[in-house]
Parts: sequence; structure tokens; C-alpha cells
Amino acid sequence: MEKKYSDDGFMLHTDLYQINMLETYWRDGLHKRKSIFELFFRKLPFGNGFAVFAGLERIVQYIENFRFTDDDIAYLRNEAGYGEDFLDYLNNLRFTGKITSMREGEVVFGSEPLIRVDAPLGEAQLIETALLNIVNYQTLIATKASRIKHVVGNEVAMEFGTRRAQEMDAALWGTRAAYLAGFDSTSNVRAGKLFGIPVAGTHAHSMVQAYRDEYAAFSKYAETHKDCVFLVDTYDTLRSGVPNAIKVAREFGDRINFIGVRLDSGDLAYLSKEARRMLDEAGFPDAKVVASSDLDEYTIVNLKSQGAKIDSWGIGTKLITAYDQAALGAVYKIVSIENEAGVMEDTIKISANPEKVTTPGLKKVYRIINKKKGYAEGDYITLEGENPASEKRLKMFHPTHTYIKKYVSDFEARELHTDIYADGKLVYKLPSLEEIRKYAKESLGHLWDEYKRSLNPEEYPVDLSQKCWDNKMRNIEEVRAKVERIGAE
Ligand SMILES: Nc1ncnc2c1ncn2[C@@H]1O[C@H](COP(=O)(O)OP(=O)(O)OP(=O)(O)O)[C@@H](O)[C@H]1O
Ligand SMILES: O=P(O)(O)OC[C@H]1O[C@H](OP(=O)(O)OP(=O)(O)O)[C@H](O)[C@@H]1O
Ligand SMILES: O=C(O)c1cccnc1
Repeated sequence: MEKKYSDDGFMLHTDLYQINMLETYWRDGLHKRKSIFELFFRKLPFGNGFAVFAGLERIVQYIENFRFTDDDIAYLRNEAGYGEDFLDYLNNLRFTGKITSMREGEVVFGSEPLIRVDAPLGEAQLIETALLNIVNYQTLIATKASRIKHVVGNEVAMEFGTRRAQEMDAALWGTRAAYLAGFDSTSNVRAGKLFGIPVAGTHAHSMVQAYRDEYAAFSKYAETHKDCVFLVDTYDTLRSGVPNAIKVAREFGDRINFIGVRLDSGDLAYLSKEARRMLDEAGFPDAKVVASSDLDEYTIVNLKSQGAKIDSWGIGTKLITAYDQAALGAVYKIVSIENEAGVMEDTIKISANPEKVTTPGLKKVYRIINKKKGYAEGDYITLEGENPASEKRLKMFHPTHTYIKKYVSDFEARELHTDIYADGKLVYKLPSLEEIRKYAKESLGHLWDEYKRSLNPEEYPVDLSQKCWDNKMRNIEEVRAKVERIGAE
């Protein structure tokens, strides 16, 4: 197809229905009504005990570019048939609202607002798709990366996924998500350039095949590179690959920095132990064994249990595609809207599944940290205006199984949201990626080990304050009464 329009903005990165709803609101004069939306997911991915929030920097990029371009308007005029008056409105549309959000790297849980948008209805509605698109992917990958890094421990985790990622943006932002959640490096050079992530890598089988000879390939690589990791499995790992790597390392001596060998197929436990033994016997005890080949947290744990001697793990496909769970399932729900009289009214979405009933109202999220132990007792969602810190003894109860409760005293109530936008202006200084990575580590540090284990972790409490819970019940009752009235008519 002939390219009629340039790809010069993010505004059309939305679902058509958002623009259609916006048109309805605008024609009906509802677009300026103050509204509050919350972005959250319900269920933690991968059966993990927590998720790692990521995506905020990209959201800021998106909001900073919140304006339809001339080409966007031309497209909407020519291909989508919107009227000139509405197009005029779109042309002048800017984001004027408020956004509060979790910080990137924050450990987060199901059913708590990760982002709150407090904006004129039209604006808040229009940004839904992009916000979900960004958070759903980046938080999913950051969480997967955190799981993998948890089992890798103090060894090195290298991100190798670009070639298998769902296209370029996914590779780039997925790599960033992996790094902020604890990965040590990436093979994606653009991610190195744009985000300052350390880049690392070895070489491919194609190089060995291009020289048609393993020894020649390793030697030529050594002639051109100081740091050398030789890929030893192209022909026969133990009979040819490792011996050739050792031979070249000996011949080049101090002229190269022989970092080690990479295994990419076969029985990685057995081969790593044998490679380790051969390297040690050859006088290279510091040479590392790198492994790759469809690795994830499960194979890594299993390889470790077999006594594998692997120092560095290269992880691609299963990380960057979130192989075992393709989507986080985060949603964006309206919780409050201004009425004709200018008064904010809560709004609720009812479901037969109690966990899917939304929690209405303007809310805040606090992490309740036990001051003595330094660990989190749970997250506590309040209505705006409540101050949990002023309570001596905080009652925390399960929002659906309310008989499950506990009292917490001597705690810090740490508010988890921070202001990102106020009156459409960016009021948040984006932290560096290194700061985010450090923050992610600290945030995870507040969790008991029981929530951190990768298999069958304990369920972390995300509770509602009594007022918030009462408000939800009142809203449910009001909707019920309304439905019954309609049913009786
Ligand atoms: N000792 C081991 N225990 C458990 N899993 C292993 C072990 N060694 C390797 N694996 C994993 O088993 C899978 C083997 O993949 P696959 O069957 O494609 O074979 P391969 O050895 O990689 O061969 P090739 O790349 O030549 O096709 C990979 O996911 C790898 O991480
Ligand atoms: O297995 P992953 O976790 O996805 O890690 C990335 C994989 O990409 C490369 O294989 P590929 O076959 O693409 O190229 P190669 O010929 O260099 O091995 C590399 O050797 C890894 O096996
Ligand atoms: O550098 C490597 O070894 C590498 C990079 C990307 C994918 N697989 C391996």
C-alpha cells in the first residue's frame, strides 16, 4: 500500500472505540466531566507472589507527546470519516489531568491501583489503551525477569531475547524491564545506547561454520577481540569445542582476556561439569562457563539441583516473550465521575465473581511496614482523606473473606503512589535506570521470603480499609436496589 501518512505520533495508538466514545462525550458535553480511572491487574502472573511494576517512563513519553499530528487528523478525516467540528476539537486536545502512579521497580500486587488518572473524561478515556499496552507488557517482563534472577542468584543473568521478541519495541522495552528487575546485561546494543544497560555477548554458530573450522574461527576472533567467550557446541562440545577454546586461550595468552566458553545445546548439567573440569585442569580456573538454550527459572533451578557448573546464564525466548503466560491482564476501570451538579459520584462494575467487582471511589495505597522487622505486613487501600499512620492499631482484613484479619501496631504506612502529572504538567523527575534497579531491590527487600519463593508463594495481603470496604458495599447495594426497581417496572 502506498504510504499516505507518516508514523509521526502515538495518539492513534489506541482502539477506535476510544475515539468513538470521545466523540459521544464531546457531542453530549460530557467530555470535560472530571473522572477517575484506575489501572490494575487482578491476578499475579506466573503463580508468582508479587509483580514488579514497569512502564512509567514510557507512559511519560506517551503523555509528553499527547497531541494529534496533522497526519493523524488527515487520516481521521479521510479514512475514518469524523466531522470537521470534532476534528477541530481533537486538533486542540491536550492532556490537562493528574496522574499518580507506583514508581517503576515497585513490588506490586493484584487488585491495587498501579496508576490513577484523574482527568476530564475524554482525556482519561483516550489514554486507556496505550497505558494498558505499556504496563501489561513491561510489568509482565519485569516480573518474569525477577523470577529468573531470583533463581540465578549471585551469578550473571544476560538478556538474549531480541531475536525472539514480539517485534522491536518489545525487545527494547522488555530488555529495559528485565534490567530494572535485576538482569545484569543485554545483548541488544540499541538498549545499551538508549538506556545505558551494560551490553554483553559471545559469538554465534554461524561464525564457526563460516570458517568451516572451529580452531580457525576462535583464533580469528581472538585476533580481533580482547574479551573472548568461545561457543563450543557447534560440532562436539567436549571432544572439539572445549579443547579448541583451551588451545586458543593458551596460544594467545595475555593478548586476550579469555573469559570462558558458552554451551548452547546438549545436557547442560553434564557438559558444564566436564567443561569446568577441563578448564581447571588446563590452568584456567577463572574461565567462566556460560550457558544458553531455552532457559527459564524452571530449567535453571533444575540444572542447579544437578550440580551444573554454570557461572553465567543467557536467557532469551522464555523471558522476552513471557513464554508461560502471554498477558498480565491489567485493566483500566472508572471508579468515580462528576455528575451534572459538579459533584463526584462513585461508580462500580458488578460481577458474579466477587474478585471482579471493582472498588469504587478515590483511593490511596499504603504499604504497611512493620517498623521492628522492616518487613511489609500487607498493602492497605483507603479512601482519599484517610490517614492510616494515625491509627495505633490498624485492622487489616481480607476484602472478600473478611473473617481473615489481623491487627498491626508499630508500623510505617508508606504511600505507594507518587504524583507524576498535575494539571497536565509533568511534576515527576524520572529516576535513572540504575536508581530504578536499586529501588526494585529495596522494594523486594521489604517482602518476607514466603512471598518471594517462585513456587507456591504465600498470598500477600492487599486489604481495604473499613471505610473503603463500607463504601464498596454501599455502592453494591445501591446498584442492586436500582436493578430491582427496573426489574419491577
Ligand atoms: N541437564 C539438563 N536438565 C534439564 N534440562 C536441560 C538439561 N540440559 C539441557 N536442558 C534443557 O533442555 C532443553 C533441550 O532443548 P533441545 O531438545 O532443543 O536440545 P538442544 O540440546 O538444545 O539441541 P539443539 O539446539 O541441537 O536442537 C533446553 O530447554 C535446555 O535448557
Ligand atoms: O535459547 P534462548 O533462551 O532463546 O536464547 C537465545 C538463543 O539465541 C541463539 O540461538 P540461535 O539458534 O538463534 O542462534 P545461534 O546460531 O547463534 O545459536 C543463542 O545461541 C541462544 O540459544
Ligand atoms: O551473545 C550471545 O551469545 C547471544 C546473543 C543473542 C542471542 N544468543 C546469544
